[in-house]
Amino acid sequence: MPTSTKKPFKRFKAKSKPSKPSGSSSSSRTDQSKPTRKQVPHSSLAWSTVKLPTVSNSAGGTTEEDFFQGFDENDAGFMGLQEVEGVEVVYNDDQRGNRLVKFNVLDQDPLSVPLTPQSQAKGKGKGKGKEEEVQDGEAEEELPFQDFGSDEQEEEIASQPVDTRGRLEEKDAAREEEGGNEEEEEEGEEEEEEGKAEGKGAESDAEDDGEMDDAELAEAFSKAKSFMMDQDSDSEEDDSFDSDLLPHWADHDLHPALKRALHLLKFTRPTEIQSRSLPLAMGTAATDSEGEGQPGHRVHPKKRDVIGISQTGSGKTLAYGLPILDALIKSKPSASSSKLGGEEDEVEEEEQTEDGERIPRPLGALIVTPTRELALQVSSHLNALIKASCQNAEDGTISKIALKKRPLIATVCGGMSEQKQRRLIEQGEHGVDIIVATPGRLWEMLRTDDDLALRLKRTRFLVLDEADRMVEVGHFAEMEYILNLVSRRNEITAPKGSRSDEQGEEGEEEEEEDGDKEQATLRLLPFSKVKANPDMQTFIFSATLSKELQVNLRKRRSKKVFSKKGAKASGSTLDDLMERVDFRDPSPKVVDLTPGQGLPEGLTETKVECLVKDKDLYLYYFLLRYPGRTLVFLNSIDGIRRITPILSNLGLSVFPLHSQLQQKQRLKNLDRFRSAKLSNVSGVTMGNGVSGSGLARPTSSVLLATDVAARGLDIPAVDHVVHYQLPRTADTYVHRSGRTARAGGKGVSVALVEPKEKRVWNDVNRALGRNGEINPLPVEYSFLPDLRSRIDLARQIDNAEHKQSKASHDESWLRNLAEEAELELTSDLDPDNELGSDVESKRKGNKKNGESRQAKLAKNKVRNLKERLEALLRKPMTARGVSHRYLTAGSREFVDSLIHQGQNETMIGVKRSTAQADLEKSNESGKVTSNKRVKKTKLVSE
Ligand SMILES: Nc1ncnc2c1ncn2[C@@H]1O[C@H](COP(=O)(O)OP(=O)(O)OP(=O)(O)O)[C@@H](O)[C@H]1O
Repeated sequence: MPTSTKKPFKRFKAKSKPSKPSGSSSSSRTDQSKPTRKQVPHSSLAWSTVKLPTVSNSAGGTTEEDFFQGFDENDAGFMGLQEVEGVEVVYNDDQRGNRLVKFNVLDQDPLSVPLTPQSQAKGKGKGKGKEEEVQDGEAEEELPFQDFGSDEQEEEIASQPVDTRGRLEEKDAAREEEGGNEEEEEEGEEEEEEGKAEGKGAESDAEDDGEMDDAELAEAFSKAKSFMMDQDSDSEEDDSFDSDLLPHWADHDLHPALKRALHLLKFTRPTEIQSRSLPLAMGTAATDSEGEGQPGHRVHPKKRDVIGISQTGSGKTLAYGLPILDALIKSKPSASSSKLGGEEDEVEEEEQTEDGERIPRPLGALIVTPTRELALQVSSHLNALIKASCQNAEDGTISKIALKKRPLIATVCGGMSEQKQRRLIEQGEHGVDIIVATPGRLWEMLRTDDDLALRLKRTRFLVLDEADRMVEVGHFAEMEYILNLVSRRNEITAPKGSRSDEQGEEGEEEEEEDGDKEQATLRLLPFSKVKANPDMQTFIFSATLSKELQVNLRKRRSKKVFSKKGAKASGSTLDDLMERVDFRDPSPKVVDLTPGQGLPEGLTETKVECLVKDKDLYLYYFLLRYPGRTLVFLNSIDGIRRITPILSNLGLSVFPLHSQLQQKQRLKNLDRFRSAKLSNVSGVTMGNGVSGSGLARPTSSVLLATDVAARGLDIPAVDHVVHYQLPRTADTYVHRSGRTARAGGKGVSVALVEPKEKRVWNDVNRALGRNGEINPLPVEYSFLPDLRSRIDLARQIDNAEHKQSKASHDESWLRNLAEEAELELTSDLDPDNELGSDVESKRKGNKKNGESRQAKLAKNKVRNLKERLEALLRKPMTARGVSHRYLTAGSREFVDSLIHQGQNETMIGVKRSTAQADLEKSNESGKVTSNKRVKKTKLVSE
């Protein structure tokens, strides 16, 4: 847990050591043999993104290599690693056992150090060096940190030797790759990369040691000039776009660069939620003057707060994202552009309190999402737009200069290195412009970062994406704190609850709370002097906000005093949370496009009523019958753990996703599911749903997930959603089902309903305002006995494997004990004794390589079971009435469809079709009323 912050505006522990100015351009080496190094802050180093391959060779492969091969470079920010060269990384532990990380660079020749331009300027301009010791997410003694100088850009660039400036360009290029953003990695990975940097340091130092001679200086000047000229012409080009190319967006006064991006991304027309929200959010709604003159104290009375409710997959991210990006791009170039852009007059003056205390620049936008994956996805979505806004339509190149003028986005969420996230939010001269965060990690960082808290307090935009889910996942306390921070009522208190997922024992919690109180008192000082932004716009979006809540929001009940007493800790409702939002708009605009339910139009729903013990069977049937990308929702992690190995033994590509997986693994699995290249081509199959030797690609990809994946995740081309267990609320049913049929596409949702879920099912239907029951899935029952045998074997294999690994674990434990006691095993645990096969091994006392009889038996059992299952999987399954020995004896239609590859790949006797098409047909025919009475509707031989 981080220690308390003792002074405002400062974050890093620092030690004083005499050192040279870090930016001097003419330092020379005094002792060639013994180069000395000095510490620098991590944020002053020029971290660059590690490039990932673009071409996918993985075909849904499962090795680490496959995963990275299959990585889409556009998503590099998703898990992008960072590296820096020429830096020595030193780890130490302090007295309290905290880990300290120091970044040391060569003292003699600062120009060999890959520092950021700002930090070079800082050292050069001020003539003072600073050494900092970065503690893993902790603060001890603190010093002001962001005091970079404002030297002339030309001078700054020219002052660097040619190769150093080259590195600057490399860094630009790296940023270009990332679309202006960098994402998070696991701490372990970061350390690994840092370790790499240490290894490379010596090499790099040796290369870069030379002084700058006159010729190099001249070249650097000339390059700097041409660099700036490029930049100028580039910015002019920035403002041009032929609006005729995008007629459907003509009503929306978006920055030309954004229109260019929309055009490039082929978003030819706004979705309905976008076309309805944009004029309100941007203040261009011609007839809307509702907010004007009211006591909202807004600078822009027409720019409304918006509560947007529309179906899943209807483009809500851009409904709030476009007004934000538009305002930030139009208001000024990104802070990070100021120096290299050569537009000194555009650099914002730093604000100060009356007492001369520095006030950090306000944040552009804070976007809060309930889950980590959603936060990463929103960042990625907005970054894609930003990147496209800098793309040349003709040659596809990205303009570095334009990119520097775009808002910078950072993601702040749990499960990833907090230290790196801190570094990311400090990007640019004044920090990033947009933060996309989950409440838990954001709250954690705010506790120790006053700069961040003050930036956030004056944010220009606040977005709550999937606000209703925040309450469900127990983020109330953190959300309450964040909302209080941006509220104009200055009653800042420390957050009451600690993070729901990191709660310790009761005693520990109390101790923490005391620490919080102390911290809150210290922090009141700067807060009281800085006013929250009276002009902040609030956007709240979801597919499911109750009607009552909307009414309440519209009416804006009399404002409650926001105090500790008033706040309920857990179990508080969304209504409670919303009351804590200090809307600047006296009457926020509600755009509700979900009169009935919030389910997408292209969604076809169906159900299978079955016994709980048959759910695996029907799931397997569905996966084989309808290959494609299927997202299966379960209510418990145990359920996922049970089913994953069974489906995997059956040869399906299956990936789990739940909160107990490491974040890195969650992202990996999501990415594998997302990027699996599926085959629709018929060929030689193993009869198991996965391609055989004749096919390069699997036909199905399955993600088994808890509701961590229910909201917001935009996974392209999900064909089916299966509710293996019904969710507890109708809202979650809507969100889960909405992972398919996105952006106007089609998809199928299947609910497996067991008898005891019947009541929940009826409740869901009622809540969704359905009159009648939805139609059941047509099932070809003659396949079920074969499928059942396969599943039984797959289960047995899983059990046998468990026993096998337990036996070998027990055995190695016993063996280790025996070895420690210097005893010789002569029982059946001694493999040599029992099998008499490896006398040599026994002579050498090398028992580690041997296996006990039990272990061998267990292994044999697994092998036998696997062979049996493989034989079953190879055997084609045929529908009733079809003989696979005498295939040609069937009807002509069947033979024709076989020849023309119109058959299902694994089920002989049924045509290859989609669930959507089959359901539409059965719905039309109206004959099918219950899956118990469904006959072989797809049997071609009949
Ligand atoms: N104007 C547009 N034209 C075409 N596609 C669009 C447009 N706007 C957004 N999209 C695409 O639609 C998909 C769904 O968008 P988004 O994730 O914002 O939906 P959502 O309404 O937030 O869904 P959910 O409620 O599930 O979070 C995305 O892939 C996005 O790129």
